[in-house]
Amino acid sequence: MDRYAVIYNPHSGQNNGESVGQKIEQALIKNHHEVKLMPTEGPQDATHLAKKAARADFDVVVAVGGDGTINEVVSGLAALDQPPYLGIVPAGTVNNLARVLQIPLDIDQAIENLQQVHMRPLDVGQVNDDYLISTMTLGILADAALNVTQSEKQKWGLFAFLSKGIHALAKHQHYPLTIETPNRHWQKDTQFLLVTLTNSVGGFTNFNPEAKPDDGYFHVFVAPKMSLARSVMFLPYFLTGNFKKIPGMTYFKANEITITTDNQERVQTRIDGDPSAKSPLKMQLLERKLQVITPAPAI
Ligand SMILES: Nc1ncnc2c1ncn2[C@@H]1O[C@H](COP(=O)(O)OP(=O)(O)OP(=O)(O)O)[C@@H](O)[C@H]1O
Repeated sequence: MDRYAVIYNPHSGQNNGESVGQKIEQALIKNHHEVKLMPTEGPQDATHLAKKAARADFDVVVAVGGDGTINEVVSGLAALDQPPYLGIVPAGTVNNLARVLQIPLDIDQAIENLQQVHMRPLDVGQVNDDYLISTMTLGILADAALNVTQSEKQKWGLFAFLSKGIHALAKHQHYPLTIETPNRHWQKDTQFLLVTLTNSVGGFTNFNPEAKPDDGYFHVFVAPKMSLARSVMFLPYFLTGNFKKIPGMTYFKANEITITTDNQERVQTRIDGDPSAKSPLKMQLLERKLQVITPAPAI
């Protein structure tokens, strides 16, 4: 028998976290597992609940929600010496990380997946005092995402981000940055910077096929300054995963990065969908990876 702590966000996705939590509880009890349901009461609560579950020696901590909820659960586990296994039941809007890890988006199948034995290592990044599991954006992509309300996201999904993104591009804002890795140094005036740990951003999969969720690198794109017309012209590259082909785009990978906003200009950043740390951003990959329950690869 395994002991599962199930942390669910009642307000992620279509507000069905509670019914999904109950479904998980029934299925696990039926198979003679011990289950504790832990609903969140607000933002950041999932981090405290995950720490509490680890202290109580649960074998598996399940995050029920989207990348925001998974991020908060991981934030409670990442610093532990012997963290419990991470389970994911996708109940968010976009479910970017679940897609990357090929966790079924169907709830019943995702619950089945929780009860099998295949584990996969998952990189966790640290940005100042925050943790990162999926994507960090800075500049107009972060501004655009900040202007998407939860109800617009529920109604329009990815298209809500696209339309706000085009609005943000039209403002033609740009940000002077200094970017440093142990080996290199860049001075860039950019419209946006994007850091990803996986091959998918906002549900656009195959975005960067080279990036794997356990390869030990941040994959960094620094966009050139572009007119709105050029940005719209290159939108298909973004959507089809050919981001690197956009003329003037800088791409590199590193496991340690410092990003400083020149002139102390206020720049929005978002980490896994939530507003976050301010300049300078000191980023590093944690040495210890988490183990996440995923379907076994097809032979
Ligand atoms: N009880 C709660 N009430 C209100 N907000 C909450 C609560 N619990 C968590 N949150 C916040 O809700 C935010 C969104 O959650 P989450 O990312 O899981 O769903 P989503 O945005 O619908 O999905 P996705 O990230 O897949 O698009 C989280 O960042 C979290 O801080």
